Amino acid sequence: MGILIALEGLDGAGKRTLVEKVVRELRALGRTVATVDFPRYGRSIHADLASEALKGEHGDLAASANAMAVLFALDRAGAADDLRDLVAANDIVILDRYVASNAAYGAARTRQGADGDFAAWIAELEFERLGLPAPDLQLLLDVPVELAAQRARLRGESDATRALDAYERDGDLQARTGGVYRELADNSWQGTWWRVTANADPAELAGRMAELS
Ligand SMILES: Nc1ncnc2c1ncn2[C@@H]1O[C@H](COP(=O)(O)OP(=O)(O)OP(=O)(O)O)[C@@H](O)[C@H]1O
Ligand SMILES: Cc1cn([C@H]2C[C@H](O)[C@@H](COP(=O)(O)O)O2)c(=O)[nH]c1=O
Repeated sequence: MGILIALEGLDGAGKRTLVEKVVRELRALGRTVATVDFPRYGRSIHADLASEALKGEHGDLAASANAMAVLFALDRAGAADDLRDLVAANDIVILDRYVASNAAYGAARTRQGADGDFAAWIAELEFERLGLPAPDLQLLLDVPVELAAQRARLRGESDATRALDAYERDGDLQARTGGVYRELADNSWQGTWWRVTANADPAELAGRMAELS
């Protein structure tokens, strides 16, 4: 039985890049590793609807923080059995975004903190009602909001498929989301969190993860 690790952070923080490096290091240490990215674009109607809404489609869908959160939650619910199978078959399963993304962005959108109703509603919806497996560890890739925004912008300029969406264009939302993420980590929301900085050493991080498996 393996462990489930969720990597969290702002748009453009460098989560995907860090996951790739850490996975290489973990495999070099002899660990079996699987990864899943949320939202599951192209594989989940809920993820695709959420993405389209953030690009301006589907009327006023994106105006509702709760409606957007339900779409992201239903995307994950569709992967719950796969997640359990992956954890059974691997030493470590790393998720690029998980339930805390919904708590952080939704709380920030509704101008609440990590201890507010929105984050509590997400925990109840996703872990209790939809039965998603709880992560053994959540990592916050805690980079300055300006750096994350710059990386997201440069990526959008060089890759037309990654043009900035409504959340990425909203600098105030990104700043508030960063604040909620730090509160979630400080409050150990739904379990243990580690904070990882922008210049974290992937080999050192992989070594610490391997010790847990
Ligand atoms: N450590 C780094 N140094 C320099 N550039 C980086 C670093 N990490 C990521 N980047 C660059 O920043 C951009 C965003 O990185 P990445 O796609 O990994 O972020 P992300 O957190 O997964 O983003 P999102 O959540 O928006 O999908 C990419 O163009 C990537 O090449
Ligand atoms: C999984 C998930 C994502 N979000 C937010 C975070 C981003 O701003 C967008 C799209 O995600 P991506 O990683 O940039 O592709 O949606 C969210 O609010 N809730 C979630 O559960």
